[in-house]
Amino acid sequence: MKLAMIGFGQAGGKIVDKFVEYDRQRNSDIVRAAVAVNSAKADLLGLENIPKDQRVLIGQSRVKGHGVGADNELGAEIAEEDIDEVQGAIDSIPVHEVDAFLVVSGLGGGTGSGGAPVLAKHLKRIYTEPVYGLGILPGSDEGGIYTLNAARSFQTFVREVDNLLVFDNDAWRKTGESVQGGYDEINQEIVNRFGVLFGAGEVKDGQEVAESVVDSSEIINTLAGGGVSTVGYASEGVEPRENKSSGLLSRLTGGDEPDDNLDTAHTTNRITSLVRKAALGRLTLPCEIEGAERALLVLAGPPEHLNRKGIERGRKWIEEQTGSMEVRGGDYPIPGAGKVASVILLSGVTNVPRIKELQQVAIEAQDNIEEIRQESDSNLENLINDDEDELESLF
Ligand SMILES: Nc1nc2c(ncn2[C@@H]2O[C@H](COP(=O)(O)OP(=O)(O)OP(=O)(O)O)[C@@H](O)[C@H]2O)c(=O)[nH]1
Repeated sequence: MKLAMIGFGQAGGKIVDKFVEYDRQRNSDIVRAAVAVNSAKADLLGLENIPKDQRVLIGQSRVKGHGVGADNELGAEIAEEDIDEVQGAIDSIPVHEVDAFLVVSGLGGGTGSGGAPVLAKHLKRIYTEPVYGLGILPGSDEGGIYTLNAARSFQTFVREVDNLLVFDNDAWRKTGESVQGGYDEINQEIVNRFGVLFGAGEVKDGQEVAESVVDSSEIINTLAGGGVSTVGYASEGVEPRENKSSGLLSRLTGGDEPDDNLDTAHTTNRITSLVRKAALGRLTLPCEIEGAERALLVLAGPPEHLNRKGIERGRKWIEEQTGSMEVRGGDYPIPGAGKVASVILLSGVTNVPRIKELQQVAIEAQDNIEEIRQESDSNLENLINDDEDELESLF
């Protein structure tokens, strides 16, 4: 699937930056265009892979390049005021070559939390391509304002996008380690999971790969209908090998020549076990998989380690577990890969404890809204008055 990715705020920018690197390293073709939008100049300067002319600084007249200090109402205001500047960068994207937009943002801060839903709404008004969000929930130790921002931003973002993919920092924090210290690993996890999912069927022109059965329309159909999505992942190292069952035909028939029987059974069992591990292990947003409206199973790896029987069994098992009648499945052959990975996209999930918790926070926050506003105002003052912090110009 070819995406135009827009990272809003610091987390969004860093994650899109990593996606560009992932795409380059694997010679895949997921990121057709990458844009970073921020109100903090330093965050834009810190990016490594997004082209400089695709980094947009907004709100300069209001916050002087210092960020909005977790004030997401201000984040939303400056996004609206400067939407033309963002559109200027998007204008250079060959939109006819992209399957969808992906707006990536941390929901706990100010710039991305407030701005990402504004941008999603704008994109939906202008383009016919689907607009998806990738929202990052804050760790529960980050403080009241972050949780409240996330609660509010989540509600708006999910309404403005065609589907909101969610990653919960809180569930991924390592014991004894603050989320702050663990972002590199967390971001790599995000990019690996969504990279395999969006990469299914996408290879650069001229690269020789057998036809994949997963294509972008299957991802789009799984995400259609809206709501919240989560992604499961599991992988196992394998030895790539040259053998006669590596052709497309034997993959499609399950490679059932007599002397392949043992191998086939082993491959099938590995696939079904990876499907279970992906669904029952840690999801990007932990939730009950029962009740998910739609799902997509992608098995990625060297073609000789994939077979239709395993994928079909895995798909059926997901049908039973979710109770959904709309479970798609397919393979993503990567010749020479050192592992087989199972990725499950669960779309339209409803039984999500973290979201219920956030909704509760939003309700309770109405009672101490003044206190929270003060926390955010003083954050902002500190940032803007910080005159020592002279930054070199961006371009
Ligand atoms: N996974 C991940 N989460 C991050 C990262 N950086 C920040 N976050 C999360 O995203 C939330 C928002 O932080 P930022 O992206 O820094 O905020 P911002 O949108 O730039 O807004 P302001 O800094 O308030 O102007 C935080 O509360 C964290 O939970 C990152 O690199 N990876």
